[in-house]
Amino acid sequence: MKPTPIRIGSRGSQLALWQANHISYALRDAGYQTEIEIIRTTGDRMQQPGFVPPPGLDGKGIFIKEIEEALEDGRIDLAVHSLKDLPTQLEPQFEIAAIPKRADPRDVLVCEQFWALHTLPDNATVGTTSPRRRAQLLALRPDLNFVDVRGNIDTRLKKFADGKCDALVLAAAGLDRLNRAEWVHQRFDPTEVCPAPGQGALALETRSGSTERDQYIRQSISFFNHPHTRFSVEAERSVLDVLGGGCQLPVGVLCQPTSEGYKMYSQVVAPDGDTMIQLEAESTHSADPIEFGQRVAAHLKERGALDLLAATAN
Ligand SMILES: NCc1[nH]cc(CCC(=O)O)c1CC(=O)O
Repeated sequence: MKPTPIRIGSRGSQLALWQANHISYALRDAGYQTEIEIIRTTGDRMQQPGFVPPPGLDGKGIFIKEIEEALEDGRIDLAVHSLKDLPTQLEPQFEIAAIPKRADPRDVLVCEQFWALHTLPDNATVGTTSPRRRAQLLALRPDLNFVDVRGNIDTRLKKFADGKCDALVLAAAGLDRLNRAEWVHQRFDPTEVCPAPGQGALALETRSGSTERDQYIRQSISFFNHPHTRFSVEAERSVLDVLGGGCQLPVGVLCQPTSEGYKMYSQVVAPDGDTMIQLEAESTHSADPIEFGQRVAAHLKERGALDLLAATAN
């Protein structure tokens, strides 16, 4: 008997749907039938005007709760996420069964007419809500001001085009995927603006169970796995895990393959950009990614990372 189609769950945003379709087409090319189910999450509702947060909402995993419920109920078999939006620890009934090859992990500046960060006018206004990006930009340009620019990528580009800010910082991967790369004026080096752990990578989340269906799904997506990407993002997430963070912490980490092994770039920044701890480290091919991340996190701690992060919480 032919197995039923692989049901893929996705948020309804442009970028999420691009990512789900990207996985869906590759599965079809490999001979599987697929369906996509759009799932509305708390995080999506939060972006609507007039949203009232329910009691107890802590901001962690707001883009995945409803999707994991659908996975657990068997309404979907597979969830496609931006890896950087996933918490570092999943509940035991779920797992990241495949991590495909990563896209460009860098952050970029959209700044039509001003060319680059260094040529923005004095006291220019940058549209970003991310505490990490704000702190990193202040470290480079203490005169900058910020405005909240939320919503999907086209909404942000429209607010920028309407003059709500002089520049935007976004992930390269999102703009590249949606064919908006012509908006990019500068791709930041990881020693300038170090990206969020996992940025540019996708995570294919499944049930971790041992039913025939669960095993069949994990088997059918295993060809997506890209070992260099998995090593890199596991190392990056291990740093974040030790520092106790989610996407709200001003921590940037990027691990990249080199000819000898892997190189990790990291930054922990005070919210006002005044102090920045910056560290680079290398490992061999045969190293354990979790241990590599723990070693980097230990060095960051020795240099005072936890004090900086404690200042962020207040
Ligand atoms: N936090 C939202 C989010 N989640 C993933 C991406 C971009 C795609 C990626 O990093 O894989 C974005 C937008 C952005 O940060 O500009």
